[in-house]
Amino acid sequence: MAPEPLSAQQTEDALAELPGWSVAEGALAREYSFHGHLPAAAMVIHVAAIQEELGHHSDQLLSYNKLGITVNTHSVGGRITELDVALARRIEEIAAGHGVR
Ligand SMILES: C[C@H](O)[C@H](O)[C@H]1CNC2=NC(N)=NC(=O)C2=N1
Repeated sequence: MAPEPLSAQQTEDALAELPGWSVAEGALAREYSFHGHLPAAAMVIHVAAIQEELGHHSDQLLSYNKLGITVNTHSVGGRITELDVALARRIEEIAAGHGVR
């Protein structure tokens, strides 16, 4: 069954629990900074593994020491759903372990 898009209030409540995340162009978004390229690249792979586990996938934009992550739910026309929030929470859980600055 397709997930329901979150209301504006539900999105705001979710963001309150996700410091550093915002809504950008209709997606949940966050940029992480690292101490170099390899830690940033390692984070990409770790996020990819979580995404395969959840069956839900963000767009990850890797640059030298930064990783931009945006996620919305394609199956409901690119709206934000609980699936996006769940992925963002999981990403937050691993970020410190990757030496995010
Ligand atoms: C079949 C598979 O579970 C779906 O195509 C999943 C894959 N990953 C996905 N990721 C995102 N962000 N939105 C989706 O609707 C989506 N659908």
